[in-house]
Amino acid sequence: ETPAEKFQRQHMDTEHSTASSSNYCNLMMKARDMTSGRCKPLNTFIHEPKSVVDAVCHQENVTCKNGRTNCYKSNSRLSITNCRQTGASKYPNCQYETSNLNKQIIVACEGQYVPVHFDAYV
Ligand SMILES: Nc1ncnc2c1ncn2[C@@H]1O[C@H](C(=O)NS(=O)(=O)C[C@H]2[C@@H](O)[C@H](n3ccc(=O)[nH]c3=O)O[C@@H]2CO)[C@@H](O)[C@H]1O
Repeated sequence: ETPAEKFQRQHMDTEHSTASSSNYCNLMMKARDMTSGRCKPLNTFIHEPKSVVDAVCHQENVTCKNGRTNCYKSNSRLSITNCRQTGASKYPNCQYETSNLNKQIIVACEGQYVPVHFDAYV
């Protein structure tokens, strides 16, 4: 898969406007293949149309956490769900806390100016 496809698999959920239940992350982290080999500790899903998320690549240019300069912060707050692995979670039974938030997001963009990495929310 390309970096853009990987971003969509890991971070885009246009099917729901928010996390449907407290079990959302337990189901979605597995469904989107982030619990094989290890439990991915932290992952954010964005509940916005692809066009809205792609547009972020043309918004405020900011420095990424790793110092690269190809990150962009959304002008507006977006509907996101943060999945954080719980303390009790042990591979292969990955368990997550589900949090619905409305936050500006910061993504890294490349190529045809599409998101390839989720940097943070603010
Ligand atoms: N500037 C760039 N430009 C282009 N590419 C860049 C750039 N930077 C990295 N990549 C690439 O991205 C890939 C990748 O997986 N990076 S990752 O840091 O591990 C992703 C984080 C994120 O998935 C998740 N997280 C984190 C916080 C949060 O709120 N929400 C949330 O979901 O946790 C992960 C670990 O933090 C890797 O191939 C790297 O080379």
